[in-house]
Amino acid sequence: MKPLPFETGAGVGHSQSPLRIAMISEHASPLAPLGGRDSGGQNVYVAQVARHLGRLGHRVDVFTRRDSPTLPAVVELADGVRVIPVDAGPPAPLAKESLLPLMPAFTREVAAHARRERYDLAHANFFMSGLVAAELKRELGVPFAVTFHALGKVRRQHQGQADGFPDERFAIEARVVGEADLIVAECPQDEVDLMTLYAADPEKLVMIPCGFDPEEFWPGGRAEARAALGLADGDRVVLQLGRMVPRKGVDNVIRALARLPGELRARLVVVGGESRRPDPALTPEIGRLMAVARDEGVADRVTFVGSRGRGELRDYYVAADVFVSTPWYEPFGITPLEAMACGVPVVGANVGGIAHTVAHGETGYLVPPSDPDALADKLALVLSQPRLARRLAQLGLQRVHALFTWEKVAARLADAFAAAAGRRPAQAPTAAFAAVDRGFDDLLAVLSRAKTCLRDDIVRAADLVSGAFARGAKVLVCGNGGSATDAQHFAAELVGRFLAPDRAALPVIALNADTAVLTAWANDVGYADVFARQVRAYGRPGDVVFGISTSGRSANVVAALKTARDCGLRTFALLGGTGGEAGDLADCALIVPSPDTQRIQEVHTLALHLICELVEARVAPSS
Ligand SMILES: O=C(CO)[C@@H](O)[C@H](O)[C@H](O)[C@H](O)COP(=O)(O)O
Ligand SMILES: [Zn+2]
Repeated sequence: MKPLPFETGAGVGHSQSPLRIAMISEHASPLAPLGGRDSGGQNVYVAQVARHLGRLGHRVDVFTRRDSPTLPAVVELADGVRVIPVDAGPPAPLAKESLLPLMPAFTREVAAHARRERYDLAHANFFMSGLVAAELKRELGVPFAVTFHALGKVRRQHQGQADGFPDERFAIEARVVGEADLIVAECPQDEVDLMTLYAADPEKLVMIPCGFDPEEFWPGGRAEARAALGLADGDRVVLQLGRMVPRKGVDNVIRALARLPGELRARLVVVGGESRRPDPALTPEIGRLMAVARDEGVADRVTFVGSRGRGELRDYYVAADVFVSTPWYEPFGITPLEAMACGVPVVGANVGGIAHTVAHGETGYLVPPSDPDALADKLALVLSQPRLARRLAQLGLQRVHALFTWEKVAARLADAFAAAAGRRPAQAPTAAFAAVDRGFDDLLAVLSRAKTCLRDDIVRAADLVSGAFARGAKVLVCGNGGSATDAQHFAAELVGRFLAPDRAALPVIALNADTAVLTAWANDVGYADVFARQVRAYGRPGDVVFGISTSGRSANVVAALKTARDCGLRTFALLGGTGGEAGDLADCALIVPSPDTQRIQEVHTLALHLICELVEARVAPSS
């Protein structure tokens, strides 16, 4: 059967033929729960890159050490993506520092698969997997790419004697750097370290960052999240989330908390550890941090949460006023991206990947690691200025969507892998096709997020509007540019006909449609009050003022909502991004989870149509 056009959307498409990829990640399994000593960003990276390569039409087998006897021989992770647990050592959790002697057994099993599957390329994650891939290349000629995630020489500089890896690691890394066909650096610092400490060939280096998943992390729902987590609405909440090991510098965050001025008392929420309930016996770092909190006199304001599943993390992010991460060093650091994706400003250490992902003074602040005074200064700045915090959050959201989605990361990796595997893109897509595809893909992603988070709000908005009509009241709607046409569109649907052929005319007035009033007031007085003036003229108690703005920051829309409030009218706003000032003013705010004006407008049209449909059904129930 001929596929319908929309069935061909995802896939390798015109740019590449599918690759068969052996992804090797000896200790970091995409199936592991996160937050434990050895499970963090690398697990997320492997899972997301594998899934997104699968979505692009490539076939991926992820090889990871079997750490439980109950795992089946093969686990289907997604379409075209399998996890294959490898028998090497006891089928139980082991510290990653003890895995090197198990690599010959690991290599034998991967090689047996590789003989059958004829992979085009291996993608090694971490130095021990690099060793496995280098052996595969020697034995079977499979080219390989490597993402180190962390470098032994950098770790040794920072951790000294606490570094439990053998010195052998340095020689293995050097061999892997020399024999790899492609070396993926995760941030500019990683690239420099690879060149200066390991003499990596710049021709083989490519800088591709880590990412976040917009279907997993988006802003909004702070009040609900706080209620679910038992955090008070008015509390100042600082969030720390990640693996619980000394190098993450959580003690520094506790010390900074103690240095905040009295009027900015805040609660520090610490998510992470080996168990769901924080247990110093299982996570010694928690015990150490509890003692630091006691010594600093802030034990009552530090909440240790324990580890949480991926699906639970968004609540913690959106509930926070500020996210903080001040490790001693950080090969990449995915959590700051996730925080920004949830519309939360970040204060991070000026090291490694964080120095690249957080734009200082724009999406948050960078501070030296292990400097609680510097951290307290910036936390105080963000906590004391809500407007500044909102602006940082908005720019952070834009930045992560522009640069750091897993979809974009995987597409760049796939191109680099194809080249390393000796494949050139079959036919480079023209810029025009690429732009069209991107538009559709972006909108589909926003729609899928919006479906979950706007459902309730759309029904609430329809209640508000139909309630007004039932009382004999009307709706005054306004917006600028594209949102002005949306306002008129909405009025036309309800004044005129929508789905029901025969129903009463419904009173909706688009305030941006009266050119004479607009131009006179803008010309004589100012543009900021063109809608507020009309709200005063037409608004009667019981009416609804409905503002449409993709940013939530248009002064005239904000003024209309304020005036409505002052006059005792109800308010409703259709917004995007972080919701801006309009989001705080409206009785009911519908915020499209995207920072992109055009995608927000496209979802606004759908929301308006759905509201019309629900309102009309109430006005003229079908018989
Ligand atoms: O349609 C578009 C952009 O797609 C523009 O006309 C856009 O609506 C205008 O720039 C508006 O002035 C933006 O205002 P707002 O959505 O931030 O309230
Ligand atoms: Zn537009």
